[in-house]
Amino acid sequence: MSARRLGVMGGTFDPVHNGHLVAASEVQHRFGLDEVIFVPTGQPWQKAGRAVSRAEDRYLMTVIATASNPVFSVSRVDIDRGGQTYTVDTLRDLREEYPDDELFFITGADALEQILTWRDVDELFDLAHFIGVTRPGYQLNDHHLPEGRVSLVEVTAMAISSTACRQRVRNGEPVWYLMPDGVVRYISKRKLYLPSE
Ligand SMILES: Nc1ncnc2c1ncn2[C@@H]1O[C@H](COP(=O)(O)OP(=O)(O)OP(=O)(O)O)[C@@H](O)[C@H]1O
Ligand SMILES: O=C(O)c1ccc[n+]([C@@H]2O[C@H](COP(=O)([O-])O)[C@@H](O)[C@H]2O)c1
Repeated sequence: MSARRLGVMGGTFDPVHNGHLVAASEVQHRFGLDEVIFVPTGQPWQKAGRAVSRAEDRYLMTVIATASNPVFSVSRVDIDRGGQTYTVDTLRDLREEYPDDELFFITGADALEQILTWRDVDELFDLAHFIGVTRPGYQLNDHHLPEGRVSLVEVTAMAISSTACRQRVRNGEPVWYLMPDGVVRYISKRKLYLPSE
């Protein structure tokens, strides 16, 4: 079998929303990717200042959100490794699982801006090609990054963040149409993001 082109969409996904899904779908089409693997983090070390929802809830919401798309899948590598998540470990594990395939790591403009602060950043660019996507409110550029290792892509602007979604649920405001219906129902069923009593 010839090498497949695998997209890797890493995120905290607390919760997953349509901004993530549109970015992944458009990159999949643009780069002719065979599959996009969503990888919910274990503990995201750069979000240490706030409580992140249980990994199993974030994982299940990601499964629900991606289930209807035949080229989307979800990996547990970061959750099952446990502890803090570093993308270098994610990519090393996926390299081992898919030794013959080409990896494309997808990040929004905000994450790409911070990438030089990530662990073992030099190794990162050998493990995967990086694809930075536009995100409302952030500048997308690769001036600080190694030449030829990063592609920049404009995607449909979705002014949605997980922070805003959590805030809306806390305030009793609707989140319908900001994320797939099944994720809205899961949040309600599990009573996520409500003010603590
Ligand atoms: N609306 C969006 N458009 C494009 N990319 C996005 C969008 N939202 C998130 N991303 C990208 O998806 C990846 C995972 O994002 P993450 O799970 O942290 O969501 P978030 O909305 O940024 O969360 P939070 O508000 O909690 O920081 C990151 O690379 C991020 O840049
Ligand atoms: O490897 C790192 O040091 C690192 C630091 C911050 C973020 N990341 C990864 O970037 C992706 C988006 O992270 P976040 O925190 O914006 O949800 C996710 O896959 C994280 O594991 C990775």
